[in-house]
Amino acid sequence: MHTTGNDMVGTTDSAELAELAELAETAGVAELTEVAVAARVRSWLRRRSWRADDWTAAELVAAKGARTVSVVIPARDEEATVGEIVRTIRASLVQRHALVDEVVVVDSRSRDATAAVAAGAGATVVAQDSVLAPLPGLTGKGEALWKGLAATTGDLVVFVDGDLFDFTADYVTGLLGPLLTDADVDYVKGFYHRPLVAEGRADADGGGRVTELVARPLLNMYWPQLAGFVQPLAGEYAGRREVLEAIPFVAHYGVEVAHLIDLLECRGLDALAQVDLGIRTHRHQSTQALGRMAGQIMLTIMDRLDGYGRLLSAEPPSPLLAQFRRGGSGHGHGVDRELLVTDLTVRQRPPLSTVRPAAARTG
Ligand SMILES: O=c1ccn([C@@H]2O[C@H](COP(=O)(O)OP(=O)(O)O)[C@@H](O)[C@H]2O)c(=O)[nH]1
Ligand SMILES: O=C(O)[C@@H](COP(=O)(O)O)O[C@H]1O[C@H](CO)[C@@H](O)[C@H](O)[C@H]1O
Repeated sequence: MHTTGNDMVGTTDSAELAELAELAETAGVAELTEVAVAARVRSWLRRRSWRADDWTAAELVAAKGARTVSVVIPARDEEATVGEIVRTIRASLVQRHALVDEVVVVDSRSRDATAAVAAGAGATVVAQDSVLAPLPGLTGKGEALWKGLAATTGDLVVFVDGDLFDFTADYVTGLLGPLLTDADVDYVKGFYHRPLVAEGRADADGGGRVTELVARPLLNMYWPQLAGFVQPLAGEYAGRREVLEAIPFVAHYGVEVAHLIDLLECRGLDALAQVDLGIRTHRHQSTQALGRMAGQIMLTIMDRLDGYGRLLSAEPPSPLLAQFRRGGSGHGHGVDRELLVTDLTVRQRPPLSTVRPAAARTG
């Protein structure tokens, strides 16, 4: 039975109920709701958090049975890292353990040798714009993920970014563990320590800048039931195909935050889980690029607030983001900076199941 995201009773354990009962004696409604959410989150953490080493690949092969598994890697200009990721998955989870049935790299309009490197490592490579080609192509990571979902057939789908350093096969076994052993779990997010490595210097927990400055505060404000996710924007996650094909995919960087909100609303908190994958290092983008990512995530969150009837706003937010860059010449606006204006308009793909009936699913 799936509780709705806003069903405060839902699935609760005895500790949570005891805490609520004690508080109900003394607190006002506001405090009760606040503590109920906190108790709900703590209860969820106890029941829906695992570690990657809770399962071995051999155990998961046994649990897998007749089910099939696809790994989708979105990759735009990832020639430096995508090959090692593919080789690691194939060696450990295709050849040594028959856990993964297909590894698909979605070449997301790369300008480098990403496609050749991925194919050379043994991946199936699909060009983002070649999948469901009659549809006009969209730009962004979420588009690559949606096209990867369309181009694969696995009952379970694992998404792994293509820009990871020090990737291990445990990322995949950890994400699959809850899905292969608990029928109530539909979607699993990875979490990890996220160092920020720049100019040879590493800040042990400096990564996940948009997570810490934008996504976490806003999710806590508007969907506090999701507060237990350690890494809500993690790029490594997995889900059941029938669930993934029933939700929209925001075409750009809003895809991860929209998944969490939409799944909370339609499947309930207990259908979601997270797994400790240890540490994650990846190629970092510039602060200005993350500013655009942050804008896309904020617009996505506002779109969901509006869509779920929680934002009464006569004037929708502007999608235009103005940023300032050192350099350029002849600015003509009196400030010694080059003015950059980016249109962050939220575009999204509908649930795949509404575009193509499951029966027509192609490999
Ligand atoms: O239009 C895009 C943008 C990103 N990506 C891929 O999505 C993953 C995460 O994107 P990125 O590294 O840009 O995000 P970050 O990790 O810096 O937040 C990487 O494998 C990118 O190559 C993609 O396939 N298409
Ligand atoms: O978590 C974050 O703040 C951003 C940026 O991370 P860094 O500050 O470069 O470590 O990275 C994530 O966000 C993107 C948007 O959701 C995801 O698509 C990426 O996979 C993820 O790395």
